[in-house]
Amino acid sequence: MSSYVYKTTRRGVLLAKTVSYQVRLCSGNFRHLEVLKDENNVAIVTMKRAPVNSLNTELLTEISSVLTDLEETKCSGMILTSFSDKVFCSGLDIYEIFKSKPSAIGTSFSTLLEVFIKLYGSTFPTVAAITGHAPAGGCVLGLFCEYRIMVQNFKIGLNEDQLGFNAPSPIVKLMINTIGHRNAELALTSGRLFTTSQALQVGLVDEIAKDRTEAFEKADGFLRRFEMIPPLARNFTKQSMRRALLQDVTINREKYTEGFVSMISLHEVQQSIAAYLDNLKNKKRNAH
Ligand SMILES: CCCC/C=C/CC(=O)SCCNC(=O)CCNC(=O)[C@H](O)C(C)(C)COP(=O)(O)OP(=O)(O)OC[C@H]1O[C@@H](n2cnc3c(N)ncnc32)[C@H](O)[C@@H]1OP(=O)(O)O
Repeated sequence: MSSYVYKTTRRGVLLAKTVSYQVRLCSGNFRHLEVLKDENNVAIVTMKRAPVNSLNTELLTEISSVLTDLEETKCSGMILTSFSDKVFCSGLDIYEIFKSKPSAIGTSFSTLLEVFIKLYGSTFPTVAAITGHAPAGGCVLGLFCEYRIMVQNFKIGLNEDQLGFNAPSPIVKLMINTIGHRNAELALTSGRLFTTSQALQVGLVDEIAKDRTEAFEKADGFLRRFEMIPPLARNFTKQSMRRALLQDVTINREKYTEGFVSMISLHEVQQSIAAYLDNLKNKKRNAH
């Protein structure tokens, strides 16, 4: 097999050109994910929905089922990353929320909340190796993890306001918990996308890496911090810090989904999304 495989070792992370005998594939048959585990039961979950890892219901469902699998197999840590050296994740698949049936919008958003509950509430430590741009839902995926390492010269943030709608309240809370109320308000109201170094300054990411390999070394370093910490204690602390938000999302998932569907279905919002898509296409055309 010629695809790259990242093998974590006690000395760091090696980028190997071939599949190592010490790395095994996680059970499950995924179309948009590659899941590898090393000898220490650390999972590397790579999103590979070309071209930009937009989160459609299928990809979100796969992430959700991997998270269940990792809990059941008592995974000792997880690195979430992308196959791409340009885009970590481009957010929700816009075509699932643009001119779509309310039921399709609802399924997509509800599955995102399912991933919220499982990833944000995971018992094992989680780190995002953000190897490219991470707008909107892409940033959200990173925020669900405990730690974010981002490769330099990309953009990250919650730009929903640019598309004409607002980030739902649990996502706003997550952003406030991460960068503080003032910074979150300024960023959210303007739909701001931060460069990697601005994101570090404001605390949206925890470390910068010069490239993918360094991002993996740093991700491995983060996971190794917990080698000497009893997992039970670590998990109790994590759950106690995350309980309020987790309970809110778990109890009110349906309500948040209905709210999201109503907002996205508004004529004005659909018009804004159409204009945003036009803009995206024009940018692409002008770049060529
Ligand atoms: C906080 C609330 C949580 C829930 C709500 C979330 C809402 C969302 O997540 S809505 C999605 C918001 N996403 C964006 O605003 C990102 C839009 N995309 C980009 O800015 C760029 O595509 C990129 C920076 C991610 C990548 O740029 P690059 O130059 O490499 O590629 P492009 O030529 O722009 O795109 C390639 C291809 O992919 C299509 N595409 C891009 N993003 C999405 C997307 N989110 N959903 C579906 N499709 C997407 C893009 O249209 C291109 O398609 P074509 O090749 O057919 O033109």
